[in-house]
Amino acid sequence: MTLKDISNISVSRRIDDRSPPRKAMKPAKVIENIQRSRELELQKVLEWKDKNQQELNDLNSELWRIRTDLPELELDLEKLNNQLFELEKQYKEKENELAEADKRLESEIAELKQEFELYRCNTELDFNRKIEQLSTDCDSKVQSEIAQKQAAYMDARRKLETRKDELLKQIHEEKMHFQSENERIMERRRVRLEAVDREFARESNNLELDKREIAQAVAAVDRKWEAVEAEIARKEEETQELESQLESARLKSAHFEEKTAEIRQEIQMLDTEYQEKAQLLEQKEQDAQNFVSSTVALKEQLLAEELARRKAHNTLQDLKGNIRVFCRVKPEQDENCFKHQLFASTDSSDGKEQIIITEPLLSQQPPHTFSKPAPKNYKFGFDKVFGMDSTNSEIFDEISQLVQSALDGYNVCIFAYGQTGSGKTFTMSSATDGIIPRAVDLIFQRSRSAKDNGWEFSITGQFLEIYNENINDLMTESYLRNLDAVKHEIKHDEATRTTTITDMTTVALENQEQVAQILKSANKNRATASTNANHRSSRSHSIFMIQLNGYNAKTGESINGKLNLIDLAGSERISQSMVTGDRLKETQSINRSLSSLGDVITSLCKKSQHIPYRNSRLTYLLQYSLGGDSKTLMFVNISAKLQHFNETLNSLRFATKVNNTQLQTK
Ligand SMILES: Nc1ncnc2c1ncn2[C@@H]1O[C@H](COP(=O)(O)OP(=O)(O)OP(=O)(O)O)[C@@H](O)[C@H]1O
Repeated sequence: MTLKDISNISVSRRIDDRSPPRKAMKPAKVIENIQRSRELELQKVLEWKDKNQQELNDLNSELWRIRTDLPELELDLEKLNNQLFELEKQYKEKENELAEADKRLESEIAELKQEFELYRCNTELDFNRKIEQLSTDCDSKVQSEIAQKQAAYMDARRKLETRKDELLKQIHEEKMHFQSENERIMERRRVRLEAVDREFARESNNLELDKREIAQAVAAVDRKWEAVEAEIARKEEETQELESQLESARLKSAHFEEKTAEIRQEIQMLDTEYQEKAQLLEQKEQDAQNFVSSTVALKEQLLAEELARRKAHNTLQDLKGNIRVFCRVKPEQDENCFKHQLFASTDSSDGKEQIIITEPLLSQQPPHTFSKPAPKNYKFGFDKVFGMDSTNSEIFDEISQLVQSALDGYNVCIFAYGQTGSGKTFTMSSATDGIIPRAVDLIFQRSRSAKDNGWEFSITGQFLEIYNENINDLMTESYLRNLDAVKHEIKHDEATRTTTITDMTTVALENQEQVAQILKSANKNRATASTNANHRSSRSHSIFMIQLNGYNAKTGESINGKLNLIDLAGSERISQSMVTGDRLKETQSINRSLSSLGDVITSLCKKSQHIPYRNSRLTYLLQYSLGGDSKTLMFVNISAKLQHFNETLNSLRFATKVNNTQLQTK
């Protein structure tokens, strides 16, 4: 995570600060994220540093190992040098020995040659001397013998001759002997020479072998030396390499140290920055905590205020009256209308708005009267009077407070009363802006925003009609089949003051489209069920019942409110003599239920002991929504058409009775 990311988080945090605290990222989470990213970054840097340190350690240990091995290698080298020196010494000694042996051999050969020469000379000299001696002896003897003993000479000569022969023979023998001796000597010499040669050859051979061995040893030593030299060169190279590695490692180490220093500096800076950020975050956290606690306090205050608001709202509703009546005049296209005037409440002491309708002269004029009668005005006061130009939106603005009361846990009834065609359904069920769709929409909105205060609402709806005192389910698909046939029972639970209707379809209301669809299909069903003489929607009461069950998990509070939106049957009085059969029964049923509604409301206003809820299905059904702390609003829808004057007057009278206020002026 970069500082930019952190600042982005801070920015998003600042932006989030404006959002509701429940949706904003918690500051502790932000701090935790930043711390985690910081720790990851720091972890990465430390890992990188450790890795570099590991490499440096490896290189140092390699260098240390080389440095440790170097003396051993130097010792090896010295040993090899000593060996070489020893071998060289031996070689020189052997060479000297060989030279001496050569010399000795040469001197021996020379001596032998000399001896032989001497021996030969001596032998020759001896021989020559002997020969000479013998010759001399012979000559003298011969001479003397010749001279003296001529006779004997002959003899002697013979003798000499013999002697000579003998001598010659002897010489010959001697010579032979000498020759054999010479030969023997020569043989001996040869043998000796051969022996010497052999010895020489052997010695030479030995020497040669020695020399070869020495040469081989020298070669081996040379090789070893070369190997040693190569090893030394390799080691030197290695040393150089290692030195260069050491140098680069040193450089690397220096670089790493520089880098480490830089990183340390950076870490320090980051640390400082982190400290600053942490402080800032602490501050922010503190702020956030303050914010959270102030939010909690605000929420508590809000809840208290919500309670106060509910009370105040209810008090206001109570002050306005738990039973209120609004009057609405339907706009008419044609101008055939009786006069009616609306007055705001400024001049009225009871705070009511007024409507004055003026009776058309035609209907006032009694027979046989010749003077022009004064127009007869009927003045009625209601909580609100809406003229022809009023819109559904304006109407809803006034009643939205009652929807809030239902959300606050009160039972609320909103009735639309009036003659057929006076605008009850228009006011109550118009597709987009009628009270029912608008109320449902407002309930959805308020229930959604109430979630902020811990409220969860379940919103369910039932839609039914009461026709001839029979209840029909307007939400069921088998409406037409079950029409007026299935008996739906109304059951009250006194303990919980709740009402249930048997076999009634209950739908979870989810959106406005769904409600529009419900209204549409109910209208379609009722239109199909109508006959020419019997417009079912006009002749029956329709009740849209919205059940609001809220639970606040924070406070444990629960709320059960009910909003009943009732479109009453047309209130026109048809002379009973004019109708018979079903129409009569229908009319009687409507009149009974409408008058019992009036009676119930009047009794409630009078705070009577007995409230006649049981007099009609309608009032019995709405028992817990009429009276007590429940709120009731009745719209009296009127038409200003001339022909509707009497019905309008009746409606206004009925409504006034309900409102417990009747003003009549001339
Ligand atoms: N305030 C109004 N503005 C415009 N049109 C209206 C208004 N009130 C009623 N209407 C029209 O008058 C006609 C009759 O109205 P509506 O059906 O609401 O009367 P109703 O009282 O419900 O009659 P019923 O008792 O027969 O149901 C309708 O066409 C309706 O659109």
